[in-house]
Amino acid sequence: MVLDDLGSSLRGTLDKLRGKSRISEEDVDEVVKEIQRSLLQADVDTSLVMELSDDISSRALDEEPPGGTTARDHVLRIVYEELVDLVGESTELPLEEQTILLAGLQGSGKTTTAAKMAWWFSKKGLRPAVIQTDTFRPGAYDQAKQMADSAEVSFYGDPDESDPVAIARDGLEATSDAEVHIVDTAGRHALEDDLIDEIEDIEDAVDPDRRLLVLDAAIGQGAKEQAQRFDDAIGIDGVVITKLDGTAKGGGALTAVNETESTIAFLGSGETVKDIERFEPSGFISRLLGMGDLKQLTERVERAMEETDEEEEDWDPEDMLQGEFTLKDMRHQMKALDRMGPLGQVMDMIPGMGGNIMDQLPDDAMDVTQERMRTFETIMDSMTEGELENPRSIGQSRTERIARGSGTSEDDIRELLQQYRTMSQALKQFQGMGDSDMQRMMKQMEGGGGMGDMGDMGGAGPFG
Ligand SMILES: Nc1nc2c(ncn2[C@@H]2O[C@H](COP(=O)(O)OP(=O)(O)OP(=O)(O)O)[C@@H](O)[C@H]2O)c(=O)[nH]1
Repeated sequence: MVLDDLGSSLRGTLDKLRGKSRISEEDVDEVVKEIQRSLLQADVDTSLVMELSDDISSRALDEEPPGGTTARDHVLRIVYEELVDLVGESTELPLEEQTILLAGLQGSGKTTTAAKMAWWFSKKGLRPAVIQTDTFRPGAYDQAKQMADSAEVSFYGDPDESDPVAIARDGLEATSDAEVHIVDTAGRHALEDDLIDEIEDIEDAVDPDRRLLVLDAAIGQGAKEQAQRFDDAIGIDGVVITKLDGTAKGGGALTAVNETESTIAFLGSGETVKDIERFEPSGFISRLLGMGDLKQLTERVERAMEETDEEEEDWDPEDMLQGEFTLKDMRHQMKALDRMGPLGQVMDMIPGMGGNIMDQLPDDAMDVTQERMRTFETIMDSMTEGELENPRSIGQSRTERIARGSGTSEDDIRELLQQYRTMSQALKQFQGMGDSDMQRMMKQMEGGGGMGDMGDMGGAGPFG
């Protein structure tokens, strides 16, 4: 993830300010050096880094901390505000009928992004279509079609037509019942005139409402030139930064956005159609600094719950809250969690869970947990309805049978039952909570995600 170690290194430095009420020039220097190091390592443009660190230094020393604020929170707030300012606003993207044109170099992730965006719009309740005009790269048509299929959205392409402008025109007509048209274009290895000519022609024919530039996060400083050229040719309204899962850099892309006075529309962080999120500056920076991003998390949870509910119509959450918690409920919860995406990413979004807790875990710890969940699901598939509803009925002989049937070990079954008992007990406490306890807990959670409770950033949040 971009600027990955900024959060952890900064937390270390800021922790040294704990307990101080006044802040010295040396303190500020140390914080600013940490920020410079992380930003430069992540490929952020040097002059931008200097400008940012000057701003942070002078604000930290000149501004009077509001009453009751510790030195640490004062500095953290300034760092947060300056970083939010650096990444800028999110590209405006109303949820309405529109045509979006994607541009970018070869391999930057345009085709993948087209399908991801279509999926994203479909989840917002709009009918999207992907139009593939890449006649340059063999295989682009099949790839685009396959991805559009997995996003379950309309698709138009014509492998027998060699003129991208004709495909774009025909595509818009053929998918006229769609509300959002996403036009994917061909890339080239480098910025070449014929690429620019082609994109200008397509732009003319399509007359898009939005023109988005797709940039690979690993691009580094080259991003600036690309952004400039495409902006001159067709006018760029926003940028999609892809492959954030594969690099700790990404600063080049951030800089390009800043310097061309563009904005970021989406972030891509994986190869499936679901690995996309709308860029939100405050959430993005809070996550980076380890403050969690409850908004993103809530969205993902809601979506996962909706999808799982569609699949298991007989499952009623009311039953779970009213009465006995069964293995069926647990299976439902796990499926929902599984759909939210890589656990590591989900954890990053929970205040107190991202940052230092994640830092202490070995890299693959989260994958193992996900693997465990899959094993648990396989085991539960081998259980009878009666066993799922009444796990206490599972004694030694049933354990042996289930292990055989699911190809797992008896220890796996015992571990699952232990997990079930733990969850069941936790839920009992939850059920015993009065409304005011619940409100208090929600307040605490909100505080961890916002600026109001920055003292907890080090991991003492409700989950920490
Ligand atoms: N890990 C990761 N891989 C990605 C992401 N986005 C795209 N990719 C991969 O990057 C490669 C190139 O992506 P494409 O979508 O084909 O790129 P393109 O810009 O359409 O390429 P051209 O059509 O040749 O111009 C593919 O292997 C994708 O699976 C991402 O966010 N994360």
